[in-house]
Amino acid sequence: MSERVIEVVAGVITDKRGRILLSRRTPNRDMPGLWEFPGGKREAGETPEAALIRELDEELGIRVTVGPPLMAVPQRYPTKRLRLDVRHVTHWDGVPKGREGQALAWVAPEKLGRYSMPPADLPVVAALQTPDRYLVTPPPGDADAPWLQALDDALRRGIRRIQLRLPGIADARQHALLQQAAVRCRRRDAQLLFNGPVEAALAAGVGVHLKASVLQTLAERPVPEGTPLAASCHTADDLSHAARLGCDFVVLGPVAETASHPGAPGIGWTAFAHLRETTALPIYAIGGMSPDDIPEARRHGAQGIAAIRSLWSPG
Ligand SMILES: Nc1nc2c([nH]c(=O)n2[C@@H]2O[C@H](COP(=O)(O)OP(=O)(O)OP(=O)(O)O)[C@@H](O)[C@H]2O)c(=O)[nH]1
Ligand SMILES: [Mg+2]
Repeated sequence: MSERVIEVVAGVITDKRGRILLSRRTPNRDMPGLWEFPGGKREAGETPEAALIRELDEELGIRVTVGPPLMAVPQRYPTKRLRLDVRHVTHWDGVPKGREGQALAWVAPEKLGRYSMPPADLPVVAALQTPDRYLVTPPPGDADAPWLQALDDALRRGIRRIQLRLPGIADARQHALLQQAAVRCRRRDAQLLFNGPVEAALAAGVGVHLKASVLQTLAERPVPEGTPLAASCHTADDLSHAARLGCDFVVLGPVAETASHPGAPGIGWTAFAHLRETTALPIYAIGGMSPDDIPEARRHGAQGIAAIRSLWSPG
């Protein structure tokens, strides 16, 4: 675990039409033929910003203004460890050219999946395409109406990815809430994943969220391609199992202590990042998280945060 980490900085260079510049790795380097975000290794004593300015001048012949951080992905490859620090770039002088003989492509964000990219880039693509928060529902109290109202409020606030989790609720009531939540999410173009029986999720036309204990019992993807699939993970073994099943994303934690599991300490960001580097899956950090934690989550390779309380009834 302790060999040197190679610090790499790369740019999500976005033009006025919202297209992103990808560069194709040439045959004489590692991972030849894969498409990547232009950039390269930081030199000793260089800041990430200075390294990105230098690399984009060398590789593309443009002089950029480095924008805000998108995320940093710790990643372990068979022969090395790296941390891919990705910055937004929307301002530059000059016209990008493949100065090292590499092919370039301007790609609409929703089409990035058509390009084969290194494992470290997959969480970055997910962060560009999908929400930075994943709401996990609390179970309703005695009546459904206030719960449905709170769900509508969350959707109105912009929540677009939701795990329907209803522990301790009888099957018939769960089923009714699933139908009603599905209608509401569809209306707002939000993705809903049911933490419950797969058949019920498929019948309602929503995705499936697997508990870690269920994840470990499955030998193959329990839903067709195209049906969203996610899982709760706690260990590197959970993460590799989720990747084998073809999960679209996972939740990993608890990062900090949470009100739903008082007394259970979180694993902390350092352990989170160590687990992160073993997989290319998009990951939401869970456990005591609120939207204020998103920048820190992103610095440790998470795509964002998953939470019950802070996303259900903020403030
Ligand atoms: N530039 C860049 N490198 C990436 C990305 N994803 C990713 O895994 N890497 C890895 O990060 C490492 C450094 O990238 P690089 O080959 O561009 O380094 P460099 O420009 O300094 O070139 P050089 O070392 O050949 O002189 C490589 O192992 C590369 O495979 C990405 O999106 N952009
Ligand atoms: Mg490079």
